[in-house]
Amino acid sequence: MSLEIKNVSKHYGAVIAIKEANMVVNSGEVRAILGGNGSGKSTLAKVISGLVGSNSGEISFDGVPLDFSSPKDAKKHQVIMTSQELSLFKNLTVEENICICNLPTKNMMTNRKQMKERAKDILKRMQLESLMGKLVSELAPNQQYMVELAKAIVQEPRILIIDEITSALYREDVEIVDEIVSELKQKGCIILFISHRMAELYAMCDSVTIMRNGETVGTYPIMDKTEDEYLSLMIGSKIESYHGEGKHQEKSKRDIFMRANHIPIPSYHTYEMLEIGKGEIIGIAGLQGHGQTDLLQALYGGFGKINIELDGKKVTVKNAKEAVSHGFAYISGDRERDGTFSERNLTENLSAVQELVKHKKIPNAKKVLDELHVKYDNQNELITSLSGGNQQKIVVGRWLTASPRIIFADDPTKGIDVNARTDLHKEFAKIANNGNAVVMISSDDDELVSITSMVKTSKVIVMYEGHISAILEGNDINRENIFAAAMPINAIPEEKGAREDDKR
Ligand SMILES: Nc1ncnc2c1ncn2[C@@H]1O[C@H](COP(=O)(O)OP(=O)(O)OP(=O)(O)O)[C@@H](O)[C@H]1O
Repeated sequence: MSLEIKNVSKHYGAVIAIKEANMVVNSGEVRAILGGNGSGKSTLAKVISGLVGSNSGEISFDGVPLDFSSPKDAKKHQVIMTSQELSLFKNLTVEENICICNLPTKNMMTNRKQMKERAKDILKRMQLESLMGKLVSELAPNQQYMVELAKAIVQEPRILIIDEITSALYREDVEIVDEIVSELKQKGCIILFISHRMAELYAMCDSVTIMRNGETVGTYPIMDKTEDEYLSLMIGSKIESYHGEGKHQEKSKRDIFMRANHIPIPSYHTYEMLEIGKGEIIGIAGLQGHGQTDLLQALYGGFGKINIELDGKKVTVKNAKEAVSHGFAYISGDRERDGTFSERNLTENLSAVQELVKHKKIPNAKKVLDELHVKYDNQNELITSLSGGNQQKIVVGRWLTASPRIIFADDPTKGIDVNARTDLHKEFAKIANNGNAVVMISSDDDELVSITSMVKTSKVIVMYEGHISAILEGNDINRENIFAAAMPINAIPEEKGAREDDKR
């Protein structure tokens, strides 16, 4: 059995999203699709799963042409896609959502007992039984993505497309995805896996197809090339990725920029203290939902007034508006809910902070978009017409234009390709090196190791159960130490998954 894609093209008006894409994927094969932001990966996934029609080309499965006129049609053939665009009904329970595509019935009514059993079975396989009975609206974003995946698995896919959901997941969720992918692979399922995280691709995939500007430029056994070789193929010219391990400056004395002694972490009813130095980058690590997001939000006035010391002066930050007036920036970890204005165009999205604070537009939005390497057609298009990674660049970019003094960023490079991610790290380092500071959560420990090595003063704090369990500096900043502090020996977290009130 194999999936064959022959010369498939798709354009949106003048924008060529995919151009004569070709690939063959065999039964039981996990194929990575790797490419820069806007290179056509999601569009290809949508064409295969019947969400959008192609303009030309052929797709066949096991020699039979697949010509879906709708996702329903694709589902009949067990071609299922899970993506960042959630298809869940927030007011229904987890089990209702999981089974909604194929509700078991008895006497023309939903057989709730059977539905619950079916959902429980898959949730157990995914170590998520604690979600039974909850409404999707009660779940943290990472948990919603796991439910989206459960909904796909329960349909017993023959072709499963996983489009970047792992960027919204935490390390332990990704381990579960890895196990599920292995199980499906054993059963002969074809899996197309889209992610910007190279470590995941090497761990889970057999082969990789590289996309560049809508074209499929090559397919390789995944272990055949290094990360830098793949990066060069994606970009079309030789390039080297940056890794920070062993490159950190020794611990040094820092001038205190901001100090907060009583930071509330509501999810755990705890309090923490933090000192931020001038020119410092602070990485925040830890397993999911251990208070990282609370810490950032609290410093930004998200939980009511907070007393801090800023530049030696006592200051009370009462709310986000005041935080902005002190030069603080907050990049939310939930782009869809708190990041983009979906009904607004690129310029408006980019100007949002400047407009709210200084009541003016960005003078040269085109220049900013180009500096951020946003792939777009025109500035007046809706932000939702951009690929996910390009939307994220705008969400981050709007704060960069506001000359922030301290950036509080919650997983800011989520969905951004490897190359653009390094550019953004350099931008953050430049802001810190100008005497400002960056405090940044990342679900990717490698990212924290890299970015903290780019400035003279940095540290990684690791959170566990609402407390800072370790502060790493200098060359103590490495993956092993972060991992050890995130999961102290003999300590077992109360519940897997984010706390209800730690809305990540
Ligand atoms: N609905 C749409 N309307 C107009 N243009 C679109 C639409 N969807 C995608 N595009 C364009 O098609 C191109 C490919 O987008 P696609 O989402 O497939 O990229 P991607 O490789 O998945 O990117 P990312 O890594 O950022 O998710 C982009 O230039 C994008 O702006």
